[in-house]
Amino acid sequence: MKKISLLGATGSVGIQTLKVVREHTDQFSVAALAFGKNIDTALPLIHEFRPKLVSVKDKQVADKLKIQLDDGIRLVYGIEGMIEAAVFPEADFFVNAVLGSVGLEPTLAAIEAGKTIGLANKETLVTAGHLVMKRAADFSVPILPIDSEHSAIFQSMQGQDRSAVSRLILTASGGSFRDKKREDLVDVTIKDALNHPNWSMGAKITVDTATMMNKGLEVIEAHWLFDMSYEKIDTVIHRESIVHSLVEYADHSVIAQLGLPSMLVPIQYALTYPSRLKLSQTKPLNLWEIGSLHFQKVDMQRYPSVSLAYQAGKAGGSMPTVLNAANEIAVQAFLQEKIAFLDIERYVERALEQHQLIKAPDLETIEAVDKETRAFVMNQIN
Ligand SMILES: NC(=O)C1=CN([C@@H]2O[C@H](COP(=O)(O)OP(=O)(O)OC[C@H]3O[C@@H](n4cnc5c(N)ncnc54)[C@H](OP(=O)(O)O)[C@@H]3O)[C@@H](O)[C@H]2O)C=CC1
Ligand SMILES: CC(=O)[C@@H](O)[C@H](O)COP(=O)(O)O
Ligand SMILES: [Mn+2]
Repeated sequence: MKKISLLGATGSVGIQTLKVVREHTDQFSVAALAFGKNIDTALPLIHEFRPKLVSVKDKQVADKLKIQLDDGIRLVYGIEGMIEAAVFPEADFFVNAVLGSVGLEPTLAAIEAGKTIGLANKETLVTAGHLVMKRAADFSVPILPIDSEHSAIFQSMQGQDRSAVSRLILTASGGSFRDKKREDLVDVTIKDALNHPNWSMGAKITVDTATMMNKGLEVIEAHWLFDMSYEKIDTVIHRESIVHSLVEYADHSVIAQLGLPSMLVPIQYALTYPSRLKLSQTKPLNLWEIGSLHFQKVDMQRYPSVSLAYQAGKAGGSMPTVLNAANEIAVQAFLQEKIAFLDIERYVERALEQHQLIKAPDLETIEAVDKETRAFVMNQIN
């Protein structure tokens, strides 16, 4: 029985994680559950999965929830609450499906507490990949990818000679605006941006897929997870999202993982690794029904966010922290109708331009840079 501590339980990945748990109640249980402020979604989940610890975003949410919770459930809040959930002694597996770089400290704490990590929260690795991977190595803690591309790469490396990997190829759907030219993006709406062609996900990541910053973040995530140089990480647009990513080896053999788009598969694989379990909620892939698969080079002029992410990743140090923080604020502002879609990458670019690179930043520096960048972008927007 794996006892799970889950951050982001009310979100897209969180809810799908609980669907996997629900299918295998003989294998998994939920020891701790954290969410932000969506009590309506969380309450039935708390009643169903009966965690011993619940963490929420702040005291206000905690006060509202307290009167509706059964005795015997410990209720905590804020970043300290998330950390308490991450290190909860009765859990042995930590799933980080919270949104944003707020997931960094709980991840570091879970590693120190020796929990196996299932990582969906890509911002954690983008903002401080060097700290996370070093701590995971120091504490011999496995970080199992949940992001679909990284799970595909991880699956395509099983049983292979890791030293013979010559290239990682991340697939990208191209997002909601893939059939539009850049000049047609001037007045696109939030509703348009949230209309992803293949995946149903939270709002922030769906906007990231439309700018393709998501792929940029994933390039940096892949760099850290698989210890690959940026020169050996490629991206390709693949409209159907059937090939979830590919690994090329020294002999030019390419191994990929395929399946109909569903996050249930990478979530379950992280939870059951190295075994596999039945997953009745997904459908088999019949390629004759798909017909054809398409692949197209990523045009960096059309998707400047991908280029910005490569630049920030290659510069290293504090630059990816700036990239991530600026993007989080700019996407939030777009979702609040404060800025236009094309402004997102403009603010990110400006934040990167004004930042003086700090090499090998420690946690305190990362948090300071994250905070300063958020303030810089907010000021620019206001
Ligand atoms: N969705 C997907 O298919 C995929 C997502 N990912 C990554 O997984 C992560 C989660 O994405 P997704 O599930 O789409 O996001 P959602 O927006 O759907 O969910 C976010 C979750 O985080 C919680 N949350 C947000 N801020 C806080 C906070 N300050 N304190 C505590 N909880 C908080 C939300 O709580 P509440 O809503 O209650 O406020 C919610 O439970 C992201 O990093 C994303 O990039 C990666 C691959 C695929
Ligand atoms: C499901 C998942 O892993 C997302 O991060 C996905 O990558 C979004 O799709 P595209 O980035 O391919 O548009
Ligand atoms: Mn992904």
